[in-house]
Amino acid sequence: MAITLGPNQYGKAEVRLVTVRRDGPVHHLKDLTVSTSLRGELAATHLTGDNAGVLATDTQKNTVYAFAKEAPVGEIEDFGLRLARHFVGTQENITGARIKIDEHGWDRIAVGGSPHDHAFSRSGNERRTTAVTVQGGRAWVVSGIDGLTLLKSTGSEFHGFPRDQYTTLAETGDRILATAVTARWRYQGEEADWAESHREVRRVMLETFATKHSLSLQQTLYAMGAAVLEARPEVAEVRLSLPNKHHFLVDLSPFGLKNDNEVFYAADRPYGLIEGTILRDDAEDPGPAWDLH
Ligand SMILES: O=c1[nH]c(=O)c2[nH]c(=O)[nH]c2[nH]1
Repeated sequence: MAITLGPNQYGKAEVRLVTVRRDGPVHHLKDLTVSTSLRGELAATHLTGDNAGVLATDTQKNTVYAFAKEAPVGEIEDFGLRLARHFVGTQENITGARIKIDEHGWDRIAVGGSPHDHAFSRSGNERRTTAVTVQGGRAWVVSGIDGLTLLKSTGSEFHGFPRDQYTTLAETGDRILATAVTARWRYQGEEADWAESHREVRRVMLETFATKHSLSLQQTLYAMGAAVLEARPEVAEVRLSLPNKHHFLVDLSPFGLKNDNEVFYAADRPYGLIEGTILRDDAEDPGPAWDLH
């Protein structure tokens, strides 16, 4: 029996970085969680403990902070590309780098109806994300959204499913449909207007969720992804993970009351989990964009 080292990567996970841009009385915040991950000729450290080719994860963390000072962070995709190219370009044995960044939003506090210069409130649970991979002279960018919670109070049905001896679920022609979107979309090239693209992908997904009459969350998932691919030529592929946040009608009959689709119990678990990929048939090969995520 021979034992060998398989795929491996290492880096600093979840570096918390907050920057304040102070080019006047109006301050601009960026709140990021950055994870670095390097790949390459790393057999020596695993097999013998020789660390000559191991750029310390502490150094990787410091690089994130230094880069945030040396030039404006800008869009998370650009910041990720800069870091990934730096690690691959400066370390002889490092052949691949993946930088994952989550951006946490802050809204300006409204004071007397006007946005304040330097006071903010966290804008909920939604995060903008990116994972940038640089390898073999190329870069792949996968951006996304986490924690975008959506609900529609009608325009959703679920019926026609098989009934066996274990089925109790009632068919419904009018139910609440709610989910928390995890979306990832892969860009075709290495350049795009990242901010505009993110804004538009988000808008298209939200509008489709709102307006598409749903016969299943699966149908809604496909429609959301397909609408993104139709609207955004820079996007090659969309992956969606949609928990079905069930809202069950409460039985009010013990109290002599009729429930006309108005009173619900929002269950938190278990939940259905509907996941899928929506692709262009002419999209280029994803390379390492999706592997070892
Ligand atoms: O949209 C749905 N898809 C399902 O697969 C499913 N299964 C279930 O119990 N409820 C639902 N709803």
